[in-house]
Amino acid sequence: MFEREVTVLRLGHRPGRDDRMTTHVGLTARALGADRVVLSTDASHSRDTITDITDRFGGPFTVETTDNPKRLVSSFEGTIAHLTMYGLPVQSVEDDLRATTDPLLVVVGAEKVPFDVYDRADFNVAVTNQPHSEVAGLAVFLDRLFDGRELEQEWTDADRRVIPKETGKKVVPTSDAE
Ligand SMILES: C[S@@+](CC[C@H](N)C(=O)[O-])C[C@H]1O[C@@H](n2cnc3c(N)ncnc32)[C@H](O)[C@@H]1O
Repeated sequence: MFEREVTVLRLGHRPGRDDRMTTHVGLTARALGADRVVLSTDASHSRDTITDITDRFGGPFTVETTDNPKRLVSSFEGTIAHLTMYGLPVQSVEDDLRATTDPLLVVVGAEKVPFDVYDRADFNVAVTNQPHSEVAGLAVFLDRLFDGRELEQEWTDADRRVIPKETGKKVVPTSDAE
């Protein structure tokens, strides 16, 4: 979306229990400026929902699945930021994170994250050192990374568009939106 490619990896997925969270990780990645989300192969329900939202509300955004997320982490050519409550405060590393334009992989967990990921990550980043949610952590992280510019992004290939209103809801086909 912006000058560097940003991929979000949802590491781990417990079918049933994690369906909504995994879907919301993908929707948050899309809405807040990432280019791509990679989910576990068994998160097909989340993949389908995120793809459907992208088809209706626009992109560019890609949803992929993998049966080997560890390989994606170990072979990734670029910078890796792993979101964890045990990391360094986002406000202390955001300038360093923005210092290069190489591809960025943002890793968020579901259950316990293997220590290899902490080791491989170039940045272990905390959005406060308090336990909360991967969705909240990802949202604040992306907003800091893009410094708010993601709020102004343009969407392509949407078949509908929301017209902002003070009250009520207005959604129009994109051909009528301009
Ligand atoms: C709900 S937590 C569960 C973590 C798991 N219990 C563990 O021990 O690793 C799931 C994910 O949310 C994210 N997360 C939770 N709190 C965070 C924080 N304060 N800062 C950054 N990310 C956070 C992390 O990516 C974490 O892997």
